[in-house]
Amino acid sequence: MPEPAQENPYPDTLVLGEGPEPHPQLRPVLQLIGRWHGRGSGEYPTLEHGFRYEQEITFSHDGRPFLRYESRAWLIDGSGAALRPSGREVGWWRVMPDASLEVVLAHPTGIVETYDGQVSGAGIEMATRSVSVTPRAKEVTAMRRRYTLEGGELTVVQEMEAVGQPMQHHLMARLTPRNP
Ligand code: HEM
Repeated sequence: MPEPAQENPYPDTLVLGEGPEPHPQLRPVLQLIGRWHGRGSGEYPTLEHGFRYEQEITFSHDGRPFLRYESRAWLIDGSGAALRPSGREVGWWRVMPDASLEVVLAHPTGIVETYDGQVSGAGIEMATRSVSVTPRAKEVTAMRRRYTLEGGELTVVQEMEAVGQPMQHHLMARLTPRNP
């Protein structure tokens, strides 16, 4: 006899005040929980042109001291019309009692990053401890990210050491909350 179907008793939530109580260790990152949306631009010396993109990020939790993270981005033209899907990543942000962070991210392009980070005031800084790539992935050797929350706006800046280039700017986006 199959077991009766049961709802998962431990759902994730994107909304503060709904679902499980956030774990007290999440206090320094509570304001991130939810859905963010906005625009950014990017460049890298190996690329002939810079590019513009739109990005959606979600942070949710299930009551334990980590966030579930997902980001999707798509390229846009000068008028804001969607051109094609671009960077996508999913992962976990573990928040330690001293407000340090351990982050694991996986990309559909065959890249897995682990980060060491720290929350301080309105900002989160993180740098890779390791980057692993599958045999046919692009060569990425290190990344740095800064997330800054000010005046209700989340700014995301990413620097990258990849394809033989030294660490330098790749991406910058400004996001605002979007209702789930
Ligand atoms: C918002 C997220 C991102 C967007 C919109 C984005 C966009 C782009 C674009 C448009 C290119 C040019 C190639 C192409 O047209 O696809 C590119 C190249 C590249 N990106 Fe990103 N990217 C993002 C995140 C990342 C991340 C997180 C990494 C590393 C983990 C990364 C690593 C690279 C690499 C290695 C290249 C190739 C450079 C080369 O071969 O010349 N990107 N990116």
